[in-house]
Amino acid sequence: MRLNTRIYIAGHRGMVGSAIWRALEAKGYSNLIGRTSSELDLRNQSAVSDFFHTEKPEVVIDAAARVGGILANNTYPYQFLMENMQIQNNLIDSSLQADVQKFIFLGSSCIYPKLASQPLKEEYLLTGTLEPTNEWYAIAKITGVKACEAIRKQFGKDYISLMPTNLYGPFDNFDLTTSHVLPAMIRKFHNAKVFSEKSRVSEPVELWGSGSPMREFLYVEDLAEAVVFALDNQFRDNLYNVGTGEDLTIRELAELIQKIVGHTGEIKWDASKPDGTPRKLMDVSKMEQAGWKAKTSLEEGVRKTYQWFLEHQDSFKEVKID
Ligand SMILES: NC(=O)c1ccc[n+]([C@@H]2O[C@H](COP(=O)([O-])OP(=O)(O)OC[C@H]3O[C@@H](n4cnc5c(N)ncnc54)[C@H](OP(=O)(O)O)[C@@H]3O)[C@@H](O)[C@H]2O)c1
Ligand SMILES: C[C@@H]1O[C@H](OP(=O)(O)OP(=O)(O)OC[C@H]2O[C@@H](n3cnc4c(=O)[nH]c(N)nc43)[C@H](O)[C@@H]2O)[C@@H](O)[C@H](O)[C@@H]1O
Repeated sequence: MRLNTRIYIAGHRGMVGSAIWRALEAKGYSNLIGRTSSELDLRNQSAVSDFFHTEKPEVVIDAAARVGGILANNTYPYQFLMENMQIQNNLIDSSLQADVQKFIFLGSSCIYPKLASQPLKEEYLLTGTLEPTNEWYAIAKITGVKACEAIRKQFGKDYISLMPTNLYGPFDNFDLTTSHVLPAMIRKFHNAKVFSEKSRVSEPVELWGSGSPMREFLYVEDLAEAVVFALDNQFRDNLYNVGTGEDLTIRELAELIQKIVGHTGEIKWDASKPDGTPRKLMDVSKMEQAGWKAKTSLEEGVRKTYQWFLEHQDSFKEVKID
């Protein structure tokens, strides 16, 4: 890919989009385009179409979405279904109309059936029913994968879908009601540690569910490298999993983060909150055969993310869904 290719990163201020922006800048890409949601609401079809006519991107990376953890997904099914379909439909169709040659769509491991064999292979898509806490989001993402596949099949363009596992890292959402588990744990253990040190009374941490589900976590800067790799290479197929190929229980994750943060109190489990899918370990062999592999260990990634949290915690805002 030429270093002056006009690359539009939708969602360039989010955790994933900002990591992709930094990775592309570091490689010398000099013609990056970004718009915030207040500058360009991607749910607005005519505004998106006008933007494509004016800016004429040659490549589009779709990292814009309505994103949240298990509780947000379960509480706001309509927004997770409808906003994601609106955003991706406008981006994908405008790209096709504007003759964008390469499009990278980002989905999520929750597109696979809840009880599929593990590890999850790309061909398991649409072979069973989805996990109910996030089926709305998953259905939107599946339509995005299929739209890119249809364009590839019908028009022969290089439109591909990458399915990342659960991600974490700098610029994650640390809001305790809408976030994913890893940033929530960092914030909860840190706050309890600070409170215990001040009050000299051991403060417990309350986590959700049973702690028994298993999850796989990928450091977002590794995902950004995978996206750059996908830009620089032409893939044979339309759908590729992106992960580490390793998982652990939520309880083990809690113990790891508790150790890194330095909290020594009790962990309580709130059984009134959902567990979600029991396991969603990615089979990452297809991406590895293409030539890409994750580099950052979970412990190293959590240490870096905790350091980032310490440096930025004063600027966190509440992330509301309305
Ligand atoms: N986080 C994960 O664990 C995870 C796992 C697998 C896949 N992914 C995928 O990665 C992508 C990015 O996720 P993320 O974690 O980076 O989410 P994020 O931090 O919440 O960022 C989402 C971005 O989308 C933009 N956006 C949302 N609604 C918009 C709208 N109506 N118009 C314009 N822009 C809009 C936001 O723009 P503003 O900031 O300008 O409002 C924001 O930059 C998503 O496709 C997601 O499915 C994430
Ligand atoms: C990557 C995303 O993953 C999401 O699923 P999913 O891994 O269950 O989402 P998470 O919110 O990361 O939760 C993962 C697991 O951690 C448990 N958990 C424990 N304590 C907490 C906590 O304080 N906060 C949170 N958030 N969880 C917690 C939660 O019950 C669940 O079993 C999907 O809903 C999305 O659609 C998307 O696919």
